[in-house]
Amino acid sequence: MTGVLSGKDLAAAIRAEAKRACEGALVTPRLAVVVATDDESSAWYVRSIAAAAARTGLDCQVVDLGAGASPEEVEATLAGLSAEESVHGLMLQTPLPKGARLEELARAIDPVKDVDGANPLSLGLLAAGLPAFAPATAEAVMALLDHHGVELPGKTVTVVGRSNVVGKPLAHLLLARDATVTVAHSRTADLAAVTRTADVVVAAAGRPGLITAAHLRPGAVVIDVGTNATEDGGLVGDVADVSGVAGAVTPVPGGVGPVTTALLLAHTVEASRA
Ligand SMILES: Nc1nc(=O)c2c([nH]1)NC[C@@H]1CN(c3ccc(C(=O)N[C@@H](CCC(=O)O)C(=O)O)cc3)C=[N+]21
Repeated sequence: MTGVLSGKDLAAAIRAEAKRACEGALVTPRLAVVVATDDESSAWYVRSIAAAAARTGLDCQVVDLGAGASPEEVEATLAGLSAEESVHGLMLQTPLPKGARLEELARAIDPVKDVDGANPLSLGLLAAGLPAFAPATAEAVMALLDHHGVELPGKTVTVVGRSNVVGKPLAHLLLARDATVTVAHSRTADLAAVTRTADVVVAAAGRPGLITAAHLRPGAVVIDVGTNATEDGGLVGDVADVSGVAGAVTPVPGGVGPVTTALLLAHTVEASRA
């Protein structure tokens, strides 16, 4: 029997707590989202952040520079918003214009406002076990594991994917919780051999159907971070059908995604109180 690790109730609980905090706040928390792409899934995410912010009681300011924006323009916009007293949280959407790198541009995000953990300083602080915002997606994985009672100390966890926004920060968060962590990636020689040793597999490679039943030890917990758009406008994860072999798996949609959005708001509330 393979269980389903839904993120919906958890996301609702996180938003409810953020809402209570907003109601008691002297200043309304404000999140600024900078967009420099015409990517459809990014646009969907921005709309869903704005809608969730409105329902929760935060201000959301979307600054759309268009897909043609230069890296210099994006950087100057981030620097300006970082200096803006009314802005508590600041994130830069990906994908970015050609030639631009998130880790480079996000250096212009003040670390105290870096609610999606994109500034490399935030990643360094996180790695050192010092207070910093983790990328909302990486933290959503931890929150889902905790919410569903998955034990981590001494467990083997394989993270598939080594991005600066998911794989790397997540490896540090898991290490801080005493898991034994392996990070696999596109150049890993025998992926199935590495994932089969794991009690928990986190799929964060951005490749639909990459993880199959053959990649899993029976009973393994599987967290699917993939949000891959299909041609017919649907959404699929990085995990194929693993029912019958996995102990439990997060659904897509309805798993990591809604928790990610909720945590971004929670981080902004936290930043507004600092
Ligand atoms: N700097 C940055 N950080 C990000 O975290 C980031 C980004 N840029 N650019 C775009 C992608 C995309 N992304 C999603 C988040 C939630 C859902 C989500 O909640 N999806 C719903 C369903 C959506 C549907 O049904 O179409 C779900 O999984 O239940 C999807 C996609 C974050 N991203």
